[in-house]
Amino acid sequence: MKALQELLGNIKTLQIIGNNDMEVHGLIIDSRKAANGFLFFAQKGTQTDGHTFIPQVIEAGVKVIICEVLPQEQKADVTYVKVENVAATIGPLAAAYFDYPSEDMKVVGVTGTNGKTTVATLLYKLFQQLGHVCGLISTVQNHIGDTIVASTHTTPDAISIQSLFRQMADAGCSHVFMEVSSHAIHQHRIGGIDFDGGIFTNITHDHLDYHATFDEYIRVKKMFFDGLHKHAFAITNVDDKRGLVMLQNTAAVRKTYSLRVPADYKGKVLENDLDGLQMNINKVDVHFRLSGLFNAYNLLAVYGAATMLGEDSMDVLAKLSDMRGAAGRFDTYRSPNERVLGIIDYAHTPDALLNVLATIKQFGGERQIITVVGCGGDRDKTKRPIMAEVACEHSNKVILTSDNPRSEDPEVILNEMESGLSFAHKRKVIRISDRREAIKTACSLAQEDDVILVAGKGHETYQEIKGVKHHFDDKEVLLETFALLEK
Ligand SMILES: CC(=O)N[C@H]1[C@@H](OP(=O)(O)OP(=O)(O)OC[C@H]2O[C@@H](n3ccc(=O)[nH]c3=O)[C@H](O)[C@@H]2O)O[C@H](CO)[C@@H](O)[C@@H]1O[C@H](C)C(=O)N[C@@H](C)C(=O)N[C@H](CCC(=O)O)C(=O)O
Ligand SMILES: Nc1ncnc2c1ncn2[C@@H]1O[C@H](COP(=O)(O)OP(=O)(O)OP(=O)(O)O)[C@@H](O)[C@H]1O
Ligand SMILES: N[C@H](CCC[C@H](N)C(=O)O)C(=O)O
Ligand SMILES: [Mg+2]
Repeated sequence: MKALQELLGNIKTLQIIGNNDMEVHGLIIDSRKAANGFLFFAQKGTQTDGHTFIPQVIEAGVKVIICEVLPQEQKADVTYVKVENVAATIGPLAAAYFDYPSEDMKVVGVTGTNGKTTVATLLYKLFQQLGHVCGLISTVQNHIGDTIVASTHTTPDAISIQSLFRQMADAGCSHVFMEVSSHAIHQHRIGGIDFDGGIFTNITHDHLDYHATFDEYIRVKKMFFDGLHKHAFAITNVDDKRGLVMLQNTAAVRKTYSLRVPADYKGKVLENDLDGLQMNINKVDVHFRLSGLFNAYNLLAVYGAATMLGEDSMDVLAKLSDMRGAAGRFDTYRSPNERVLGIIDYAHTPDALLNVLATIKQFGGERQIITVVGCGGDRDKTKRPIMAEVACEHSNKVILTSDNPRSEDPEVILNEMESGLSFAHKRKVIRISDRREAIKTACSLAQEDDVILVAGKGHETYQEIKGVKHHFDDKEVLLETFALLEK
């Protein structure tokens, strides 16, 4: 409970109608969660306008409305606060409601197209092992110390973030590692957070359904760094073409990492195979259990952030050396008789798919690669033909299948994936929209020593079809089929 006056203290208001000397019992952005004494943010969204729910929430007992347009009809016992941008007020107001929890912890945000979950999760695990109690906000799950809280988004809405932060601070967390998605930056979900550091992984094709152009996607990502304070650090991957651009206007202390050019955190890959990476980082040789060049970048980002947070570099490398990555990221499984290698990976962008396939190819031998891949429904359609092209270019056989078709017809998604393929590539393709059948077929086709890559769903345990999430787990299906075929 908090006094409304206090909550409005750091908000720029245009007009207040009604009494601002009252207690607020809770904050909501969703009318369906309305309760007595609550404050409702009426925000315009991509599907609907929160303003239309104002009468409903008042009926349910809401006493404060934050809005951009004042309703014509106003109730005497309700306070209406008009602001210029509702979405931008949610974070700061929620931070005040929960007593500014991020100020009591070191908060580091990770942004970029790929690698956010991996970097944030490695940082969380590393700092827990170094003896700190930590929080994690990620696509796979959120953590309050050792307690797991189910995740709904890569970066939740601003009220959920501040509420999670409060629980983390109360549980004694000293550090929080969180993913910062481009949707979250654009929708002000990270407003009101006192960041101590920011990390940029990379930027490649994704989310053009939402951001419309690649330039706009870059601009939005950069806004995160533009917003950092001068007491924070900003670490960037200078091997990415946009790495330096990201930090162009930041007030934060700038640091760089690279595998190619001189940088604050300089890495060199000495060996890269299924057992892991042998690297030299700032002149120290270390072996890691994570494989793939992309993980060499993730490890450098983690190393940089950990040292910027004051940890001893040798302790950091020693602990990182033994660590596994996040669930569903390059998880390898051998069939019972070791005939075939299965890899479950969350690659759902052209670049991620390319990196994973390049990594598998690099492990060499005469291995045939069979890739099972789909593209999400109601998401960026332009990546569909590119992902199919990448899969065909770098695999011997490709099974195109469904990956959360959502409201779309799976066959239409497959048509779009197939649309740009050359005749030679089409000959490598089999279309099986049922993902279970697709994985089974890949397993039946696999010969001794072949590799099956099942891409796109990683840790996900559902297939979302027409608004319903049906249980589906790539790992479960892969292991079941392996067991059946090699009984
Ligand atoms: C496209 C997008 O980002 N949508 C997010 C956005 O919803 P929206 O703008 O469409 O909202 P809307 O449905 O138009 O509703 C407008 C307002 O009315 C409210 N409302 C709506 C209906 C109702 O009955 N009552 C009510 O009060 C809503 O709570 C909202 O405040 O704001 C909502 C509240 O924060 C989010 O839950 C929702 O995430 C949807 C479910 C989603 O799928 N988002 C994905 C694309 C996303 O955010 N992904 C990124 C990761 C991307 C990456 O891989 O990098 C993420 O951070 O998870
Ligand atoms: N640094 C990297 N560069 C390129 N690809 C990567 C990198 N790290 C991981 N990947 C690939 O991208 C996939 C997703 O990785 P991860 O979950 O860490 O990314 P993310 O940014 O959190 O994704 P999301 O946007 O869905 O939250 C991995 O399964 C792997 O295929
Ligand atoms: N965070 C990503 C997840 C994509 C995962 C893939 N399985 C899909 O459903 O498209 C997004 O919202 O685009
Ligand atoms: Mg993620």
